[in-house]
Amino acid sequence: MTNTSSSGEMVYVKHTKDINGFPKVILREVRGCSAELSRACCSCRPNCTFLCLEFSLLEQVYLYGAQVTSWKNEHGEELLFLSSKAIFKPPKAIRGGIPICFPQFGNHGSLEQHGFARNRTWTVDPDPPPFATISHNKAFIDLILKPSEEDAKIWPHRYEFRLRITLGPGGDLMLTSRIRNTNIDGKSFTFTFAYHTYFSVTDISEVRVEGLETLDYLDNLKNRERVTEQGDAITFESEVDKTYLSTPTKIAIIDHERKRTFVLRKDGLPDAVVWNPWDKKAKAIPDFGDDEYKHMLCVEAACVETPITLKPGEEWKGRQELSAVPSSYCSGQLDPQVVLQSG
Ligand SMILES: O=P(O)(O)OC[C@H]1O[C@@H](O)[C@H](O)[C@@H](O)[C@@H]1O
Repeated sequence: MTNTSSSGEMVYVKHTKDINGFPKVILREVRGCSAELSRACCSCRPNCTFLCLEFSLLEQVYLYGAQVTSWKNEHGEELLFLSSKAIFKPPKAIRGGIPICFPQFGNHGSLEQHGFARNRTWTVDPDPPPFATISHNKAFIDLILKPSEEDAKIWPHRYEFRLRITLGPGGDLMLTSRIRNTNIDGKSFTFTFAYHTYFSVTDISEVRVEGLETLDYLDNLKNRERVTEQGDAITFESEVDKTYLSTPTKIAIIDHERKRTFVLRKDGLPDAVVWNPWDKKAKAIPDFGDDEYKHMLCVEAACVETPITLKPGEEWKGRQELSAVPSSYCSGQLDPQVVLQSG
């Protein structure tokens, strides 16, 4: 892929294909940061109604799961975990990157685990309503998901889910979701939600999360028992699956070995799920390598404990912003508390 068009202009948004022929969109910024989204390949699955429904609309773009699968910094270093066993086509969601959990997080309801948005075909939104965003961002894409007739059978509501994915000039990755109830039968609907971010870490046993200490959480490994976090450091030495409640708007994930700190900023998403399957569960997940748990940590900006209810015409907004800063935590130059407390 080239960074410039034939006229020498910077190309910020490029539609292309990966080595397996799966179409994807690359957002590129001037400093060389990039974010990739995968979309299901339309041409290789002729019998797939899911894809063929709109196959004749040749100029449409079909995005699988609206899923960011790669986020790189200016040195070309990958910041998100993507499993070597990830499957890029329906009905599986892609294992890694940032799956979108909607309209149900986890198995808290009657729908499939984590809802269906992560394994549906999204389209590029040609005419999104205005976003209150910083105008100098050029590397962004707007996607939209609306219910199909099949979806309406399992979740009988009409909605418009608009997602803007932006790569900021400094390399920050921003996702803004706007979900509107478009029911015409006067009915409200209720949903839970998460940005299921898989961070790439060098060695999970050298990772620390800051911002969640002393908070209450639901322990998903113990039937969602409510527990208060003890101690002053959240570190990892076994399987973890916790939904922290009423969390601050900033959380830091410190990769000591890499000397990198991820800062997750969020808005409209009070909860934060922390998940690592560890060795035993890793072996039981088909699209996940046996040892890959060592190199990932999910910290998920979410709204789980108190579901969101929208009346017809109402819209909800949930935003996540990720940045990766060189962490000089070990040398004391940059205390993550300073990162957390700064604007
Ligand atoms: O395998 P899935 O459906 O992608 O889910 C992975 C994990 O996602 C986490 O968000 C959940 O808290 C875990 O309970 C779950 O195991």
